[in-house]
Amino acid sequence: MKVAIAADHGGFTLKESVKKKLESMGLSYHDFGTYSEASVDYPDYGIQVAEAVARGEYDRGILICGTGLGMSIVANKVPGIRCALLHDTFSAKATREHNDTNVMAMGARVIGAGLADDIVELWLTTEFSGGRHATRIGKIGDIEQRYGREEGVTGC
Ligand SMILES: O=C(CO)[C@H](O)[C@H](O)[C@H](O)COP(=O)(O)O
Repeated sequence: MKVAIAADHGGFTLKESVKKKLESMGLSYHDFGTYSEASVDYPDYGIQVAEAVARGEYDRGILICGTGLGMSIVANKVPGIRCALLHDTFSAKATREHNDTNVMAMGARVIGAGLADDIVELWLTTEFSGGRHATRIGKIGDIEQRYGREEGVTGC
């Protein structure tokens, strides 16, 4: 599994910690930045990961900012992306089983590194359940089409 990861300045330190978790799981990743705690704008980083996942260059994306809110809003603007804002393990498992989310966001000002590691591991290892949930995801795709998916990212 190939993972794309990015953060703004608020998520930089937690991103570095999550990268160690990915390494411990034997997963390869690409870090789209930011690479320090200097102030940046989260849309500039969230969009890179969301578009790379939508193009199929990465299987999953992980986004971190202060709250996770801004990053999740950005990612969910990209056609083909289903991004979950996650701060608990129950939701991390459920959103893979029910929503087949391909991007997750977390807030470094909300949770600590230990919980973030548990969330990341569960989210990356839980399979989509399919069945009735696939029908519902199809309906999300229908909504995207209605709002001009054809103008979205090439290849998704
Ligand atoms: O997008 C956010 C909130 O929805 C993130 O938490 C950002 O990290 C935050 O807005 C950055 O705030 P700062 O005051 O510029 O550090």
